Amino acid sequence: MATSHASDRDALTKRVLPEMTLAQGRSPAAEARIDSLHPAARDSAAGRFSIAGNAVITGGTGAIAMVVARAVLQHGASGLMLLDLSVEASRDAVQALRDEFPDAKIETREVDVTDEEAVTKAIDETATTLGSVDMLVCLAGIVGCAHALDMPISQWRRVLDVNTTGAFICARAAARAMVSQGNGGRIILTASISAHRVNFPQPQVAYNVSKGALLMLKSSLAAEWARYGITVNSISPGYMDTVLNEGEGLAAARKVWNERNPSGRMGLPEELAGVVVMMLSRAGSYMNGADVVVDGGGHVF
Ligand SMILES: NC(=O)c1ccc[n+]([C@@H]2O[C@H](COP(=O)([O-])OP(=O)(O)OC[C@H]3O[C@@H](n4cnc5c(N)ncnc54)[C@H](O)[C@@H]3O)[C@@H](O)[C@H]2O)c1
Ligand SMILES: OC[C@@H](O)C(O)[C@H](O)CO
Repeated sequence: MATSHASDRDALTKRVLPEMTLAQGRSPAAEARIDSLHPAARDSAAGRFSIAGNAVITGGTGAIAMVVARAVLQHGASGLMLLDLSVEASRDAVQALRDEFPDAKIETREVDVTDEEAVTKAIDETATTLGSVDMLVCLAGIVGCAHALDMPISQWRRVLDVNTTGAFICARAAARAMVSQGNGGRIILTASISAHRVNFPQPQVAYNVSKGALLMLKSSLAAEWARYGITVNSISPGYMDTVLNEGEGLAAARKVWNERNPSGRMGLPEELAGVVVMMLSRAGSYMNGADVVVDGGGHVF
């Protein structure tokens, strides 16, 4: 019976995913790559958190992204492709990164993550300009506060389009490159504490739904792409002290957030960067389909 179930399962898998077999469930090439890129990882503390290869970061000139970019370079990434709607205002900050990491290739492209054609072009250019696409960190996101009874449907659509569909478009484009390279890869989606509980006091139904959906996107892609040696995880930040939380109506809300948080304060982008580094490094090689909440304990009550 067990054999019959196994062959039924294989037949089903082949029908649904013709290019795969369950026997392939792991990617020896990807495992070999992890070890060859991190030869000292099993024996040294520093090697364990070293990062190898090139990373694409969406929302790449945003507040959290710039801190994450620096951390990824500090831990050894050889190249970065920063994608954002506009990169002009961040020209000096990007140049400062180039000055600090002269051996790294750091590129920027103006791309809307909802534009599949533009995203695919940017991923292709990453492969040609930097040499490979090894990691993707999806940080592009927008927020909007509106009561559900009043919110224009256009706002609902745009928030889900950028935060959820945009992340899928970018993850799929990067994964296609990773699969064709045959070396595996790492993908991180940025959900939020808003994916786990309803924000208070600001009404943000579209944002909450868009981030909640990312948790299932992360799990679904982790399940589908593990066989290619690609891991897909997410981070769920709590309230971070960035411009995203300076919008209309949010200044007053900060007081409430801090009063409800056991740590009594908002977080800093630096306090997220270490988790991203871990997920991209040798230390995170068996972490797949996971979500890490970084919110000072805000979710516990
Ligand atoms: N700041 C927080 O408290 C917090 C908490 C939880 C989750 N997050 C998430 O973290 C991510 C980064 O947030 P942040 O605080 O750095 O905000 P931020 O506004 O500084 O960065 C977001 C970046 O995304 C870019 N972006 C927006 N729409 C885009 C699009 N269509 N295409 C490409 N780029 C686009 C913006 O230009 C911006 O640079 C977001 O996804 C956000 O939802 C933030
Ligand atoms: O956890 C909260 C964040 O996702 C976000 O910064 C907030 O909801 C924006 O108001």
